[in-house]
Amino acid sequence: MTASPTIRVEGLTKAFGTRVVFRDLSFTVGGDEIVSIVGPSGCGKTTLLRCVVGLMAPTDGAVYIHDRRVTEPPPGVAMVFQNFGLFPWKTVTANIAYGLVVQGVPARVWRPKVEHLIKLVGLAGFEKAYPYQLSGGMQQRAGLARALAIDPTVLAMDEPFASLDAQTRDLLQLEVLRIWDAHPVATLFVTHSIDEAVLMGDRVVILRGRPSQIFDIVTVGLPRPRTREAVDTERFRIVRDYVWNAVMQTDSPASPLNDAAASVHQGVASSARIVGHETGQERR
Ligand SMILES: Nc1ncnc2c1ncn2[C@@H]1O[C@H](COP(=O)(O)OP(=O)(O)OP(=O)(O)O)[C@@H](O)[C@H]1O
Repeated sequence: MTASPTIRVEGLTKAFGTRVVFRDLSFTVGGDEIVSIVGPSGCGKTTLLRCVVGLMAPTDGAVYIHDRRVTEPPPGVAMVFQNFGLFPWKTVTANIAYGLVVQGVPARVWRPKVEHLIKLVGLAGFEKAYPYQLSGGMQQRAGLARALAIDPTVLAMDEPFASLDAQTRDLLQLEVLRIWDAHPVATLFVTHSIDEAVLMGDRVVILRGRPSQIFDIVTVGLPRPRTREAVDTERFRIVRDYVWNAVMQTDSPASPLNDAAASVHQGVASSARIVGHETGQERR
């Protein structure tokens, strides 16, 4: 029997006043899946994420996490933001421990856990530093460790690498993949970068139009654990080019992209067969 998906988004619509940002979005995220969300600037990616984690109420439709309708942030949901979201007056240790402390977890329990996470994200030696004493990449490592501290079953990442330089971004993508591959959790990953969406994701949800709707959901079909080598594969290029064209074009769904879509969707089946993994089937 297939377990039900951790996140179910059903017919989600959000309007601000008379302006409908997105309409009738439906998709799922499995417990061992990263689903990337891409779309043009202003299409509602952040708004969608906020609705999913219960920080904002949708206008219509519903989100279910572990089969419970989301009306407020549920336990076990952690967010990682573009601007790191750290408390400037707290040390690295105190920032990472924050979620556990507010849950009433005693120091003897949280301390070894936080020490472990600090090592895991590569911040050993910076336990007592304040955010202003850290580089952007180090602040995001702390933000990530803080999210992981609560043992989340859902991770919502909103442009987590957007304010980092290219090199740090590359490095952190791989670090997050390494950590995630060791402990997969249902992850929604919003990004402007199509390469990043494909590198990180098991599937990519493409938003398009005004109001935005789901244009397509592409199965990436690259094996896990995912490494930098993934970007040098033919499959990566096919999916990346398809997603790029889908985001950049403003055609209706009945467009020349349909040929490319056939190749992407067909490619999943054949690449899964060739390399003998079942990503396409299992992770849906
Ligand atoms: N609280 C709000 N009140 C009114 N309008 C809002 C609010 N939040 C977002 N919007 C509007 O909703 C639309 C979508 O915004 P959102 O930030 O979700 O898009 P996005 O796809 O994440 O954008 P970007 O890629 O530029 O980060 C924008 O037009 C934005 O101005």
